[in-house]
Amino acid sequence: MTAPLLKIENVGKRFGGFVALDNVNLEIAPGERLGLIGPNGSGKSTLVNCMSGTLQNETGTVTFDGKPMNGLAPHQRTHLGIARSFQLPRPFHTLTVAENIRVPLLYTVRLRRDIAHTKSELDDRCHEVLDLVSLKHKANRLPKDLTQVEMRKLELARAMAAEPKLLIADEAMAGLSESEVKDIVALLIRLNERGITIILIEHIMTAVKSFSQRLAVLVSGKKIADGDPQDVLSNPEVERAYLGQ
Ligand SMILES: Nc1ncnc2c1ncn2[C@@H]1O[C@H](COP(=O)(O)OP(=O)(O)OP(=O)(O)O)[C@@H](O)[C@H]1O
Repeated sequence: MTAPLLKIENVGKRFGGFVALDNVNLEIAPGERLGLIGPNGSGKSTLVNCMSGTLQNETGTVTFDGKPMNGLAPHQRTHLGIARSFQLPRPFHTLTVAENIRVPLLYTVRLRRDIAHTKSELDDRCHEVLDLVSLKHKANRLPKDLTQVEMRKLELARAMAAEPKLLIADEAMAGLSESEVKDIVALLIRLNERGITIILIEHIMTAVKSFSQRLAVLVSGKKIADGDPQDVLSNPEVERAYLGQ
């Protein structure tokens, strides 16, 4: 069996006396598309924060690509291949769309001490990322000139500029129309086809269903189901806890 790209073992996290994550175990294989769902406040963001290093888990271990992540800061994990897009896009508002991608690209290149990248190679890579997310025509515009769906694409492009092995997409579709949701799902599937493993945290069930090859469900900080999406969604415990809310 292929070694997992990400392995979460017995991860626990409390905020004061409140247990946000209770002994969570989760594995994701290289190249997989995992949907992570659960009611509001069930611990999804806390779990991905423990993966990306925004939070440190108090118990258990996070292993990525065979390396222990405990104690590593977010930028160290980004360097090793974990990228994250945020629910609320955080572009540099005074930089153009292309420059917004060039910044994380430069950062990645510098971290990897990849001196082989010339300016024109960086420009090429920037255009490649813009092309991938269909934002080439907006390269020289400011973020304020983007529509909501284009802003989400820019957020994903900025995460992609770090050349990740694992992309964690945290509610990349909230507030979008049905056709825009389809557009973002198609984009995520294209990224996955390029070999990127993706974890999608999402409340929009049509998106979750069309994206996920596997579904994991968190309720009150505990994983209550993990497996084939259809099986998981018809699991009575999941229906009760999640869909019936
Ligand atoms: N920094 C914090 N301090 C205190 N409590 C927190 C903190 N972060 C999260 N929590 C609490 O931990 C629980 C899990 O929150 P989390 O954001 O992980 O849930 P979620 O499943 O991502 O929810 P949503 O779907 O609404 O984004 C919630 O009850 C939340 O209020």
